[in-house]
Parts: sequence; structure tokens; C-alpha cells
Amino acid sequence: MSLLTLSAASYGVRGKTLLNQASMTLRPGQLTVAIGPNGAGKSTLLRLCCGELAPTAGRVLWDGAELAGIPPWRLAASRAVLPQASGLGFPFTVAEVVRLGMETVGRKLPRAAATAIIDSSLASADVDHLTGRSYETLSGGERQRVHFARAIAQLAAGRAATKRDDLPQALFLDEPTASLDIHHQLLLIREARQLADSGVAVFAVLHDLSLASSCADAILLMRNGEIVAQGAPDVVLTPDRVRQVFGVETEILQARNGVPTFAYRLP
Ligand SMILES: Nc1ncnc2c1ncn2[C@@H]1O[C@H](COP(=O)(O)OP(=O)(O)OP(=O)(O)O)[C@@H](O)[C@H]1O
Repeated sequence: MSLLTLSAASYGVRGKTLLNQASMTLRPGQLTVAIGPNGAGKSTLLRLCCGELAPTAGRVLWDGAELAGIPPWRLAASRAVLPQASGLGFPFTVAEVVRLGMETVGRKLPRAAATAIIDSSLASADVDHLTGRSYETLSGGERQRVHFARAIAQLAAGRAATKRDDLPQALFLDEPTASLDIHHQLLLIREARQLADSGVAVFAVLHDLSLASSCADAILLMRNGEIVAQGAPDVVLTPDRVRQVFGVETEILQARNGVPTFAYRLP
């Protein structure tokens, strides 16, 4: 079953094609990772998938209906987004930033239920010790984790507000580990994996092939605005493809649990 389907979806601006005829599906319970060089179109693809951009050709369907036609409240209950960069114009506390994620869907939730969601999301992102801190005083990685907490709070609020634990939902993460230390990279990926295991369709953009292979059910390999390969990590991420797409030589070391580790070098 597919939750989100892109059929030959393209996106262009001022005569330049940023995404060319992308076809893909996101399924409940699956973690899909987009990989590719800088400028390959990964963020553009993610922004089309979450409805932030409308395709200039092709279709984006959510649960069989045009994504663009879904009312904002329903969309906010159904999908959350962690963008590559998140700015805030006001001196919010950490708890207030997380509460922002629940603005649209969580308004009618009883105060105790909303507080429980915020607390649990702060703990999941390991930022509960920062609750009262001013967001502006946080480090880059701490800010990233607060925004992750905001996104998962939004999904939890969506389930609570609709009173549906089985509400079809998606989580979009654009380079969520970019500024995180190795402990928090693994923590965030574990949370993302657990959300997928609970039925959420998770879509993440990552640059680390080893991290991607360790968590993904499916990999989308992108280059020059196109999806050049998609499927299981071991099928997509072959040394030949990695050389063609990234211009690096790769050695795949078979690690424990069958999860490969990639070692790279310039040719
Ligand atoms: N508004 C715009 N006008 C012109 N070009 C744009 C615009 N937005 C993005 N691009 C270009 O589109 C291409 C794809 O951008 P995108 O952000 O999707 O890449 P990406 O794969 O996410 O890259 P990165 O790994 O660097 O984050 C890039 O070459 C970028 O410079």
C-alpha cells in the first residue's frame, strides 16, 4: 500500500529543471532515504513530497488524492517536516518551539494531553534538559534536535486530535543528522526507525551511505535532478554506482549484523 505517490513529477523554475520526472512511492512502515551529491535535487524532491512545492508537471498523490487539494488542517495532522534549515524570528523557549509544531493540530487538545506530548517529544530528541532555555542560545546540533522534537510532537498531536492511532502519517527529514554528534545521529536515526516501525512513512535525506544503509528499507539515489536508482540499499549502493554518481572509489566493509560500512577515497 502506498501513502504517497509521485508520478513523473517535475519541478522547474525560470526554465531550469530542478527535478525531472520523478516517480516513487512512500509506504507506511517504511523508511526511505534519498542520497545524492550536492544539488542533485533531494531537497526539491522532499519539498514536493510534503506539499511545500507543487509539481510543474506530473502528479503528487497522498492516499490516492491530489496532495495540493488536502485541507491544511488534515495535512498538518498527517505529515511533519524537518527542513534543512529552520529559522525562528522570536526568542522562544525550547518548549515553546516544540509547542509550535502543535499549533495547527493540537489547539483543541486538553492541556494535560498537549503537555504530555511535548514532554515525551523533548525526551525522544534528548532535549528535555533544555526545556526552559531560550532557543537562540542553543548550539546548532541542539537546535536541530529541538526541531526534531517539534516534528514528532506534531505527528503525536495529529494522532491525538483525530483520536486515531492508525492515522496514516509521514515524516520528512532533510539532512536531520547534519549537525549532530555521533551519539545523537544514532539516537535520531533510531527514533526515525521506530516511527517507521510503528507505521509512519519516513522519508529522510542523508549524506552518510553507512548510516543510510543501516536504517533504510529503500534508497533513492539521485543525480542531476533525477532518481537514477531505487530499491534496497544493497541493490542500489554498489561501488560502480557510487563511483558514477559521486566520483569516489568505495570499499564496502561487511560489518556485524550484515550492515555494510562504506569507506571512500578519491580516485
Ligand atoms: N529557486 C531556485 N532557483 C534556481 N535554482 C535552484 C532554486 N532552488 C534550488 N535550485 C537548484 O536546484 C538544484 C537542486 O537543489 P536541491 O536543494 O534540491 O539539492 P540537494 O540535492 O538537496 O542538495 P544538497 O545536498 O546540497 O542539499 C541545485 O542545483 C540548486 O542550486
